[in-house]
Amino acid sequence: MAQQLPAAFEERMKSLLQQNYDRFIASYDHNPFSGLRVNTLKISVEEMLALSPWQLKPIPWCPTGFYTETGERPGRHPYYHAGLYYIQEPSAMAPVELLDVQPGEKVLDLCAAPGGKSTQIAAKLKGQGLLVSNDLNAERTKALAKNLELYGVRNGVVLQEHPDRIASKFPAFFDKILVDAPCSGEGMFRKDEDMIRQWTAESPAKYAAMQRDILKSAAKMLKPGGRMVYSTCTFSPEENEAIIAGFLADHEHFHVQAPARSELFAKGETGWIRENMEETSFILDEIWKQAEHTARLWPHLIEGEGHFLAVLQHDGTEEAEHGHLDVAEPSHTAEGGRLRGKDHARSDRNRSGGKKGKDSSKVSAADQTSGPLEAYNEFLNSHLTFEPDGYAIVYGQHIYQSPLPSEALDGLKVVRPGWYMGDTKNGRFVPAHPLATALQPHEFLRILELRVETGEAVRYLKGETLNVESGRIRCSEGTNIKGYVLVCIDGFSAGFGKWQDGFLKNEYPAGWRWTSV
Ligand SMILES: C[S@@+](CC[C@H](N)C(=O)[O-])C[C@H]1O[C@@H](n2cnc3c(N)ncnc32)[C@H](O)[C@@H]1O
Repeated sequence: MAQQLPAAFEERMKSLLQQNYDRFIASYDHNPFSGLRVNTLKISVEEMLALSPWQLKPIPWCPTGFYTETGERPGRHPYYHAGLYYIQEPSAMAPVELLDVQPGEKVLDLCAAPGGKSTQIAAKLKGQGLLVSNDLNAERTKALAKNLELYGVRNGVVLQEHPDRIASKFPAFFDKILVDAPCSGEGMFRKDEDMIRQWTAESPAKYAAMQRDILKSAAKMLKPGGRMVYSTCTFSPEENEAIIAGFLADHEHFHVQAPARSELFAKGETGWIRENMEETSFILDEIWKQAEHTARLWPHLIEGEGHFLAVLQHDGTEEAEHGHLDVAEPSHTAEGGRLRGKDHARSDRNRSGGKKGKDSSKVSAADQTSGPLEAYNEFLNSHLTFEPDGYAIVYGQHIYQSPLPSEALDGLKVVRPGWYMGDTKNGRFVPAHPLATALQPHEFLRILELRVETGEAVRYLKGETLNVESGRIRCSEGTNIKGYVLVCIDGFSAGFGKWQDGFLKNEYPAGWRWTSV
């Protein structure tokens, strides 16, 4: 590698790895590994393998993950714009696999931006239940929201909050929580030289203080019997096994569960901490034994950049107040459907605090209750083949379909309260891009197919107006051919267009467009 590793880092790694240090340091001569994870919300693994222009080699710890060859650029392909996969460092795919997310669960991803692991959780939820993705950094939550939208996530809420403030709203609420903590990033040195420049000998201690606080807040939000996974992309034991041992010492109802398929990972390193970190001397042997059941992905032992992870299982016995919020299940739609949404928009008028209250004030009370949702419902009825789940929420002129009732988010900084459906403009409803990306082709009444091989898909992604004969617009019987069309690339939704008289007006948003590099 071109950049020199910090001498203090090398010294620390020598004392941690001892006889394995030479193999570890030799791994820096290898190119970083890259991978993609198939978005099973849109395409099955088998279909992706058949469609892929690249050689895809399976990643052992993630059934939807595949290595890509150095020099290949799956991010520069129309399939990326159709949300068929997420580009992700292979070892970063391990933590969510061990979280064991099941469809219908309530899951929190507490440090989520830019969304690699959130999109993986969303795929496991299969559109059912709730995903709350949070990050403290405002800029990074924009990327997080965009990635969830590109991926076609319908049941996600994006927050930009301090973990403790979320804990005060959601005590003992979530079935599963991921804490992919901010860290000194030592596992990123091979891939990103900026991480080397930012690292100092004080970094591990600085991040360890943050990690302790974040994990403590996370524990308050887990249901008894629930599971948390703590992960980092760094090697320093202060940020890894020492955090877990300290957490176990303070939280008697948790234990570390050895990872499924533990043969794929190395065990946690506790000896170095016990020799070098005097402040941990109060921790009992029994806890250190548990901390060995954490897992390490070392770059000299696996094909990946490196990760640490711990599966923290709650034993289920703690007396705790259960979360009582009503998460939308498919049955809610059957019961209340769109009318229910109307009721919630009405209650939004009285909101205070957070983005929602501020934006809501721009819309008059009359607009909030009748106009926007009438136009919205009218659009859904005339364009969609199904009723979306959840609660309709009006934020200013934006309309979302949320897995949570609006009052559940009162007082929090909300970046996205749910699936962004569109805007109301002068009494009309204008669908938003994320509505399109999350639809399956059979869920919209007017479809246009574009193919990658003809070059038309890229022209659409560049924002060009296309000549399209009427015969190419597929619409169900009785549907007017003129109007909003769901544009699909090789069979997968990518955005909207508006068809009229042989032309497709391009609705692909400017900020998402294909740019030539
Ligand atoms: C390792 S990154 C997360 C990567 C992400 N999980 C993914 O897979 O794409 C850690 C994140 O934690 C965020 N962060 C830092 N301090 C935080 C805090 N106190 N609460 C929540 N998030 C925080 C950072 O902004 C950063 O985006």
